[in-house]
Amino acid sequence: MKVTMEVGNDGVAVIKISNPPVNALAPIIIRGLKEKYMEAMNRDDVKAIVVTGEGGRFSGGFDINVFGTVHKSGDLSALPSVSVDLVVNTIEDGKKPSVAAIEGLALGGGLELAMGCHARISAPRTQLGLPELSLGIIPGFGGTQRLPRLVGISKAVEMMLMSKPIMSEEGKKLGLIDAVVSSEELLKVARSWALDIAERRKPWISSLQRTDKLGSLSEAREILKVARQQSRKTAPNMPQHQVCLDVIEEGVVFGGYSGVLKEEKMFNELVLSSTSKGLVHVFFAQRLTSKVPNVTDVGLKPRHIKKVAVIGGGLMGSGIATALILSNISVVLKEINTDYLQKGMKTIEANLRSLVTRGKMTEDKANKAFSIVKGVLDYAEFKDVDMVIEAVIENIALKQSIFSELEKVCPAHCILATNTSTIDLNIIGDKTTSQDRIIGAHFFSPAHVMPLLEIVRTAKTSPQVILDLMTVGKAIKKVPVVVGNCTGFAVNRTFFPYSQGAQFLAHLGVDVFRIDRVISNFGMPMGPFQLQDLAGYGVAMAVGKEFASSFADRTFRSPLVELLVKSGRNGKNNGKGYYIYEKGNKPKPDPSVLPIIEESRRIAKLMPGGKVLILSLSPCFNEHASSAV
Ligand SMILES: C[C@H](O)CC(=O)SCCNC(=O)CCNC(=O)[C@H](O)C(C)(C)COP(=O)(O)OP(=O)(O)OC[C@H]1O[C@@H](n2cnc3c(N)ncnc32)[C@H](O)[C@@H]1OP(=O)(O)O
Repeated sequence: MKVTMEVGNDGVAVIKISNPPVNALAPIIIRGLKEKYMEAMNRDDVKAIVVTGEGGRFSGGFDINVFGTVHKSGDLSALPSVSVDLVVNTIEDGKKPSVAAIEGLALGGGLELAMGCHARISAPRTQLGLPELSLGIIPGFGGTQRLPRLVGISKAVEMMLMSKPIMSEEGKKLGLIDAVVSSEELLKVARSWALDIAERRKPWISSLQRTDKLGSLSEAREILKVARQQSRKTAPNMPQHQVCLDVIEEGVVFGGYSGVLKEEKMFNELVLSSTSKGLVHVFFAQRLTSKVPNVTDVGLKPRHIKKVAVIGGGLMGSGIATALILSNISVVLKEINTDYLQKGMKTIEANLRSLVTRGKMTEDKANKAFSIVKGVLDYAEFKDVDMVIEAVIENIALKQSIFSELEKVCPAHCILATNTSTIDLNIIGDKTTSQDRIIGAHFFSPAHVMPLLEIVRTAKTSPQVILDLMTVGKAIKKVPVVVGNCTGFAVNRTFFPYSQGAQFLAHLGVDVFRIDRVISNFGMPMGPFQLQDLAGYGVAMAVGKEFASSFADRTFRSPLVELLVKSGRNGKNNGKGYYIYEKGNKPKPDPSVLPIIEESRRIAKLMPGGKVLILSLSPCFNEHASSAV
């Protein structure tokens, strides 16, 4: 971890950040930058400065570990003073010009440091972005002020609110980058650019002083108003979104420097928020998932998975097949009859078509993807598959017989995976002798969209098989999380008690729609009853049965779902559940479901003395805020 400086015969000081792997701006790096800058400013042989990063990466931003320290101690003094002291006073207002030579990535504080320079030269395909909102904070080194001044308010708002980076080629078009040059030429061009500024052959521009891209005050306010409305809908529980827009507005109205000061104040408040604590935890937790002891640290190399068979062309099977072919992995989709097979193939086609319609993929790519999936009715194609993913209904006997057939028809190296959401893998593989290659590949619906892939290992699953599935998971752009084997694994083992809690409350007399409202106001995308409508009652019944048999003393056997099914309801599937589903309309609570719930309460006999339980909520639950439903 160090910052170095080399002064060339041309009078350019090259200051280099070195903190592998992403050159994060740790406090020691920030101190190093300040020291080297002061030295460069004071040396007579230095005319101009180039700041760059070691190892082909400019910087991944401020060191996120420091937020962890602040979260633990609640003490903001661990945050170095950067925004005004280093970026404004030392770099931007310094008496010698600075040019950022950017390669690989400049994210968060990294891009903010570069925007404090007087020009930015980039290598091709370099990621540029301010992803701070995804950590529950806002940019804190002046990014909320300089980005709108360089690319315009509209684009800056989009980049910050979506936390989505752009490439340097787009950055050049937008004005964020002054030139894109090859990696080999990067330092040479940056040096001569810096000298050109020092000798006034090129303009000496301080981004914070610019106003030419801000538009009129009324235009700016209109853009911010629309963004506020959208954020209220898309990120209702993320305070950093509204704060970011307020801080941008401060700078537009009162000038960039006022904006920088407000940004610093609000940044310090947000760092301590529970949202930031949660999201910083998510950042590190996600990275930890790719480190599995005795799997990823024992020198194993992932094997190449070229061809995968998916058994079952229902919603899950066709979604999984879609996810695989989108990443160029050939798929054999097996069904039991022509009707089901056609349905499965049609669903895959529709999944692809919807990506094309939404502009996420070209027609050409969709056609190419569809050409590598083959529908089959027997096992002939299984002789050279590298992996099978079984995605049939949750029926133990059926799964057991499929796995014992697979053992006979697949090659010996083939991974035997199941998409079961709940059933113990040892039971599924009980009728085989292939326990070392049996593994859970639990996708979440819609499987080609949802990022989580729960990988379930038993005591006998081989590390190679786990590594291979993790690698496939990453290749198909999922977040693979390896968990242990038990009924429900990690996700449903956590989720089931949550939905049981909701059922329990409903049977104590609490209104189901009130429960959904409170939960969605708390921050979930929807409440547990609406979610049950969405998932379908078949899943709820199958999962309920598994839990009841594995954890009999901890399971509340709610009669409600069976009563709903008997009354002809099947949730969103047939448009009738707890809610009414009509095309083009938001789901509406269905009052005619209430007598069914009453009957269920009578059967369950949970209400003390047969009386409805009155619950009042702690003030942190705002049950009256407008909800998604
Ligand atoms: C004041 C400022 O406005 C505030 C800020 O700057 S906050 C920081 C803003 N920056 C970010 O959010 C970027 C976060 N990082 C990333 O998105 C990705 O790590 C990346 C795109 C830089 C690289 O991705 P990738 O190559 O897949 O590697 P990835 O595994 O994620 O990261 C490599 C290592 O660098 C670490 N790392 C990445 N960015 C880091 C950061 N900003 N601080 C500390 N560590 C960081 C990761 O934790 C990981 O460590 P590990 O090997 O010990 O697990």
